[in-house]
Amino acid sequence: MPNALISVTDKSQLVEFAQELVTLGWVIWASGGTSNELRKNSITVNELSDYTGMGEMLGGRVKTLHPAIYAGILARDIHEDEKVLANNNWLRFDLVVVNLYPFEKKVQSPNIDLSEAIENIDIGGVALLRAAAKNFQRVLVVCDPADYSVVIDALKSGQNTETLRRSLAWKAFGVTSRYDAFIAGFLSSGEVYPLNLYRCQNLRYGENPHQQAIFYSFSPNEKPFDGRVLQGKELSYNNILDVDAGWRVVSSFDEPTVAIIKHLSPCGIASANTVAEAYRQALECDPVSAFGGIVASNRVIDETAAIQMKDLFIECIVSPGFTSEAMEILSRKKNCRVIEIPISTQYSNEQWELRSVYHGVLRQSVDWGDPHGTEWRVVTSKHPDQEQMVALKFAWKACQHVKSNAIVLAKGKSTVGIGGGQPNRVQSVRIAIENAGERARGAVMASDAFFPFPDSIEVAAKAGIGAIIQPGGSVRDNDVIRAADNSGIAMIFTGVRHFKH
Ligand SMILES: NC(=O)c1ncn([C@@H]2O[C@H](COP(=O)(O)O)[C@@H](O)[C@H]2O)c1NC=O
Repeated sequence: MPNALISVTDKSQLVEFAQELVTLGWVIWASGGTSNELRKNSITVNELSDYTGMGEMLGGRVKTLHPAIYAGILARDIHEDEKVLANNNWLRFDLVVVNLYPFEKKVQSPNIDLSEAIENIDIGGVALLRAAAKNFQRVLVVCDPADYSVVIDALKSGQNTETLRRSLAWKAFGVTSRYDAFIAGFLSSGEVYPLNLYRCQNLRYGENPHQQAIFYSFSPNEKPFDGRVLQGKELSYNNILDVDAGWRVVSSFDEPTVAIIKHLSPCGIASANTVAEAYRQALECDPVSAFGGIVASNRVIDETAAIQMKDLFIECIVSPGFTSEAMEILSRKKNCRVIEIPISTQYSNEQWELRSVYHGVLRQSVDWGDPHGTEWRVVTSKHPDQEQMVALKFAWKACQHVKSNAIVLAKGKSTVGIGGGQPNRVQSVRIAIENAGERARGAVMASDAFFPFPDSIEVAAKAGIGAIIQPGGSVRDNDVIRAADNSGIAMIFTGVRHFKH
């Protein structure tokens, strides 16, 4: 009968998995806590310490580190190895199931002391995983409860498990290498940064056809964005960048919001009671640039919204869901990729993002908006009225998603003019105003960083801008405030900058 060795800290799904193994005729051998859990649930299990004749010692630092175990895992299907097992009366293990002490999670809790952190460094489990993964030509190694069902299905089917054994082996090596890199990072206080990347999709090419490209994700077997392409060709390199940008915009708004993105720049953002209305307003901001863009929504796209989208050439539509009526309409847009991406509630300023530069990688926490406790200050003699306040709040958030120097003009909860990516701020103001046309009159204006000179305010005043929101902090703030006062413009300083390079 085949032997399975199980030693797990995360005991979720353990009992069901072990029960299936027993039903399939496997004999189970487990370390102390794992045995107890199985026995408590009436699963027949043998203690590894009874097998080795050595009890666990040093407070669990030595549990499974024994030649009788390692020989049983590492023995090959060759006569010499079988003889060693037979001469010593040692078992042969065909399945090794291990998950490790949760070092990463433990050291994230505040005030963890060094000795507690050290006790959470798994030694035996890592060795078991590496041994079993090394001998993947014979042994199945399972390091993640998410793989239990795949293993059971494979065993039930009686098919050759060669491909599965190999993929479980590289997954196990991925886990142990990340685990060790994380320990190195912790002990070195950040000198080492653990990073495991898993190929999620080969891309046809990069930004341009002569460039090669691959999309990697942070966990194995992940689909792009953890989502589903419901229709259309695979995502391209540029689509992935734009989808990411669109998704970040709509994820930062609570109300139903639509963003239209082109070449990483929003060309329209709007919030409304319905997706259809938000889309209509977002498109109205700059219908020329929207051609060939991507549309992101933070709510399910229904029939009414889909009908509105049917005439525009759109590369991708992204949303947490689509009604079947909407899919029916969008299916006629043959070249449009339709992607479902679950909405996440976990966005926080503590998340990290990485960006590659020549010879290195930059790491920073994500800018998900003003830090908690940010206080805005009206700095002009005129105060924004209620209507302007709504538009200023919206414009300020929208502006954070536009490349610096970023200027957003808004009316209500809709952008009417966007100017971004310019090396001087007054040029972004001019572009936003030109883009808005007559709609600039009575609109509000947001700027991602301070105005270094009063020129932008003078240009805005001429266009009829009624209120401005910006971080403040320039040496010429007084000149800027005076320019606003002279033109009867209300101005808010947020004290927070949102550069986006
Ligand atoms: N020291 C050892 O020999 C050893 N062997 C296995 N472990 C770990 O002990 C845990 C399971 O222990 P238990 O079955 O007692 O709950 C697993 O996370 C496993 O990775 C060990 N613990 C740490 O190194």
